[in-house]
Amino acid sequence: MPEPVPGPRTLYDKIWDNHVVHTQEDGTTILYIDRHIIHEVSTPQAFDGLNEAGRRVRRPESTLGTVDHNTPTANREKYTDDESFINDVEARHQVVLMEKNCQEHGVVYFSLADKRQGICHIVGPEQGFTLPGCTVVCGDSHTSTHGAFGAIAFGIGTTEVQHVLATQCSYQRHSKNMKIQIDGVLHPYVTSKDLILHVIGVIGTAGGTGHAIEYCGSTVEAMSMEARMSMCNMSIEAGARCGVVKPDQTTYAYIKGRPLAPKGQKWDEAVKFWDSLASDPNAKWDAEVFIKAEDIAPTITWGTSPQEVAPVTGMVPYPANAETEQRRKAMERMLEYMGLTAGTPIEEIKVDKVFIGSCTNSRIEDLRNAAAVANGRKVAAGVYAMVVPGSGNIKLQAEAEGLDRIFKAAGFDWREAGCSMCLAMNEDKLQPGERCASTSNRNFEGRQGTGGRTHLMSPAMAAAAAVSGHVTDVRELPAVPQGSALPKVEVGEAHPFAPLAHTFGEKVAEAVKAGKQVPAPLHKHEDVKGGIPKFGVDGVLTGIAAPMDKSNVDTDQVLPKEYLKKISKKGLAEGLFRPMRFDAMTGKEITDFVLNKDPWRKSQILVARYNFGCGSSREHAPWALQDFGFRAFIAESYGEIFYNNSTKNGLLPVVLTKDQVELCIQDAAAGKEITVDLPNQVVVLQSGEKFPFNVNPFIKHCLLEGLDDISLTFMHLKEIEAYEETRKQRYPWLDGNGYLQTDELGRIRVLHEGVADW
Ligand SMILES: CC(C)[C@H](C(=O)O)[C@@H](O)C(=O)O
Ligand code: SF4
Repeated sequence: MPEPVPGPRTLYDKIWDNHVVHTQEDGTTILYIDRHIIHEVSTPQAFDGLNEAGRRVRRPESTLGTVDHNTPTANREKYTDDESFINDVEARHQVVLMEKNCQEHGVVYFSLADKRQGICHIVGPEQGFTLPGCTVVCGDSHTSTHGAFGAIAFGIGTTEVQHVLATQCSYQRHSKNMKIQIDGVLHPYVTSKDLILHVIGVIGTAGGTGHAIEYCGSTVEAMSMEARMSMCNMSIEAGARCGVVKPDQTTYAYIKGRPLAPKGQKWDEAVKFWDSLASDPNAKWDAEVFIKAEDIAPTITWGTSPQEVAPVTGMVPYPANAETEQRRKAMERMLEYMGLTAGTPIEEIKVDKVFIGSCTNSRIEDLRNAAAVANGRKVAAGVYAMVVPGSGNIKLQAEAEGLDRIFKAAGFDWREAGCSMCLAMNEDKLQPGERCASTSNRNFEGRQGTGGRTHLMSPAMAAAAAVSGHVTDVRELPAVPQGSALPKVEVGEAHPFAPLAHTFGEKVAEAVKAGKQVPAPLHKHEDVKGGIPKFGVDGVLTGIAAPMDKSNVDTDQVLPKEYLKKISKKGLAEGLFRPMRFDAMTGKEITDFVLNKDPWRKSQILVARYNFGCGSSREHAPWALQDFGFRAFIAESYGEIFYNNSTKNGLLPVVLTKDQVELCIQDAAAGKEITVDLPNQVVVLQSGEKFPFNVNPFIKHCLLEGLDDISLTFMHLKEIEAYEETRKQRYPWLDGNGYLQTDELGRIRVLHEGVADW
């Protein structure tokens, strides 16, 4: 392990330095990953790749599997198996495959029969799997949630999931440091959700691009762990690689006693180390933002991007006041989609559905906040409201506290754990034109169902909307009438954390006991060669470029959720830009969409404005672009996960300036060919005009040579092993705190609540 860099460092820098296995000359780093959480949507192709290459999961005990995106939220009392419980064939297939893959690779898996099952970002912290000072990854963009513990936690794509499974490492580049300091006391009923929406409104969805955000200040210090998680969760909506909060007594109190948390002497050693994790007072920041807590009102979104926020006391903004023509058009488009008129008071926006759930706001405190509003009130006529706890354990806890009775008495639907209507991959969906008050994190077009309209807000605000039938300032909600027909439910005692009733992941346990099917971990092997397509002809690509005159094109737009159920990388072109390309009713091409016209049907290059590919980590988006025929993109900036996912598949995202992009868009719109010359790092227009661009040398090398990372990483196997040895000495609590533990003989032992049970 290299010695830490001298000089003042941020918390992010310190954790980074502690995980460096190898740094190349260009700064590309092989970073060791302590915790890997996996779910059914972003892993099938990763396990396929692993199996095809004869590779194994390097550290099953550092990997935790759950199912969440596809799972039904219907009552599970009658659940017997996935086959009979999940109606959707593709969803069922992914869930069944997840269990099979976990079983074959010896990874602990929380099935639908297991009370510990839930949303990946809820489950990791709940189990004590997420710890301060760690690196945490998951094939999911909201991995930033785990940064609340003082961890470097970021989302990765499926190819990277495969890489981490095989090597326990990830290729990364050090991010810039951004400090967001929030001081003061939040007004009553104003939560960390309002705060983070407010912050995104201030810095924009691309404001954090290239940065790791540290949230600090007295407001953050006073927050509970759950509030910190909701805030860090949405760092990705601010474009950041990750969000981090310094660990403190609040953090330790949350972790202590959880099943996978260190125990006894290891706990003491861990806390001693965690106490050292803070940014140095004179640390250098690349960007700083200061926010006053008092300035924040309950905040909601009015548009189709998380940055389009307004205080509940405000009104829908006027496009006429936009600073640029492009912005005016974008606002008009959003208002049209959202069915809103400029100047409408926010509180007059009526809702059809209410969704309380998602990895942002489905923890016990969120449910308590919503229940406090619902208690003694009734869901407004014509409104359907659902509560989806983040995990089976949260559901149990809420039931022990009586929150379910409050919700049910008020007319809310009380569901089982999962992602549910956050992205509507299961049956929980908005119908076209329906409007939803949602505690989730993304309000993209069609996010909660084709044609659905989403307003993001806090759980208390969503509950207030449910009982009023329109967006309502929760602070002004009329008191529950005396002698209400709905007597207030007495809330039971709050538990410090979920009761953790569960059925153990029996199948893995049994397989391990029987010595069957479970591979030896940490094995040394001759690695097999993989590869990606080489870029262009000798690195040069000349082709038709499709203009996409838009900013913030998110990966939900690139490839809608329906296609995430596919377990192959091929054939996804069909879903590319689906709602823009095909009429939903007739299935026919929409004639004026650029890719439905000649010569752009044969486009190999796509030109867009800024923040192309933001949002979800779905690697299905670049796979779909590739399947259509695209090989390169030109834009002012990209979502970082999308950028990485593209390069891992042989696609080249080029960054140019605003003016250069403008000229490329003009040429593209005129049907002219554009040349992307990777060896010379230059974009050439037909006029001969040249725009040089930067590309990381390692990425360039891989694209030109068609190299896949895993083979390259295995060239550093000795360094990985040396790192693991040092880690064992320095951070002993990180080894063997999984439900699976490797003993001295390389056998996997099953741990139950921290104790080996065989
Ligand atoms: C399915 C998954 C890859 C995706 C993500 O990365 O965010 C999902 O969780 C989402 O919220 O869109
Ligand atoms: S954002 Fe929604 S879909 Fe994505 S992990 Fe969180 S709850 Fe699941």
